[in-house]
Amino acid sequence: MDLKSSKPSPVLTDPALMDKSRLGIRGLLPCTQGGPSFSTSVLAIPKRRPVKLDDVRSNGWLDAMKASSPPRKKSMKSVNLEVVSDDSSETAYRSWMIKYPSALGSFDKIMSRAKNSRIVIFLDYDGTLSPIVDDPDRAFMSADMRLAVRNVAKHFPTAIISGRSRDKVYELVGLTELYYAGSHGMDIMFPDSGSQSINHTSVTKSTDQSKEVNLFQPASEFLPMIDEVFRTLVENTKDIKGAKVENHKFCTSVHYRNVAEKSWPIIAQRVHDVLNNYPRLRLTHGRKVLEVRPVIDWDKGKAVEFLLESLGLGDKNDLLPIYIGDDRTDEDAFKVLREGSRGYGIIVSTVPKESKAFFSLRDTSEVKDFLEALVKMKEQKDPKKI
Ligand SMILES: O=P(O)(O)OC[C@H]1O[C@H](O[C@H]2O[C@H](CO)[C@@H](O)[C@H](O)[C@H]2O)[C@H](O)[C@@H](O)[C@@H]1O
Repeated sequence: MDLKSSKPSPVLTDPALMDKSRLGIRGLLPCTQGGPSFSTSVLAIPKRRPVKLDDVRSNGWLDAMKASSPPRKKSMKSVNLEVVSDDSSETAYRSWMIKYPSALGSFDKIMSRAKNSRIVIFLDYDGTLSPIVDDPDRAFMSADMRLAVRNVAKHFPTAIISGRSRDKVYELVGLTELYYAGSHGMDIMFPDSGSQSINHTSVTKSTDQSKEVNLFQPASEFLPMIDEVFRTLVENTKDIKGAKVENHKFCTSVHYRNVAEKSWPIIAQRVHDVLNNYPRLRLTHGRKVLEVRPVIDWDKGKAVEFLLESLGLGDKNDLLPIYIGDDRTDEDAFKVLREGSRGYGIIVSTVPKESKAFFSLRDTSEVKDFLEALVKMKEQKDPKKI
């Protein structure tokens, strides 16, 4: 990615992204060539259409929704946590770990690769730093986790790349030592230093706590459209018990975690019908959440590349980026690191799942252990810098 030349916003160019069946969106139209611009006529308020459940059944949305998060087989004391634990699932997990070994068990191996390299840490938020809970507004990270992240950031450049809005994830994490990317990487704040060479049309200057910072917002033209769709989705799902819609500025999420499974086809169809009126938006699936985002060629993988470049690390060979995440959207980042063996993806999962990651961690508690191990290793190696 050449960030040094002035470029228009990243419009959809990847033919795979135009594959309607993969996106599960009927009627997806190609973008215009010149970037994600739209006129106010495109923003016309969509009308609620009659429910035709065949749409969401035939396009695979429902299957994807059912597969989107591990089932709860056995509840523990903390009933809000997703837990899967019985003998057969443990056996399946152990054999899955042959392909995705534990990052804790492989710590020495990872460190030997990092010997002459600078480690850069990328972290997802939900399911990685905070456990998955029923209420997205209560997805807090523990004090121990916050300390571990703060210590990691003292020693290694560290960024959080979340599907939430940048403001929201900053509010939840509360650490100034990190770099933050919200809306699946469509809203990146990066420091003024080290980024002088970046001349990109989607970069604007801003101030944050009286410091001059840069903002990279490749989907900024979609802001009114996302806001409108958010309001429409709130209105069109308000009668579905348990449905929750979140506005993440450059994308919006429709949660169905607390919706009875019998109503999943209804919520899916409502989202589908709204999207039918917005051909320049697409749908991706997260953990019991339908995520609506602009059809631009940008994802968490691109955000990793952008952050490395903006931190002045893009052309360094002695670099070991490590990305820890749990969700499908993190796969784009795992893929970028796997390609050309640039670094390591670590998938956080209690159940076996196919991934582009190299290693695995079982849950947020293991993520914390891994971060603490990184800090310990660094402090033993270089005690003067503590
Ligand atoms: O990229 P992330 O930081 O992992 O954000 C992805 C989504 O995370 C949140 O939803 C998920 O976590 C919730 C709290 O544990 C849970 O209730 C929900 O079912 C999960 O999908 C967030 O609320 C979403 O908007 C993000 O897109």
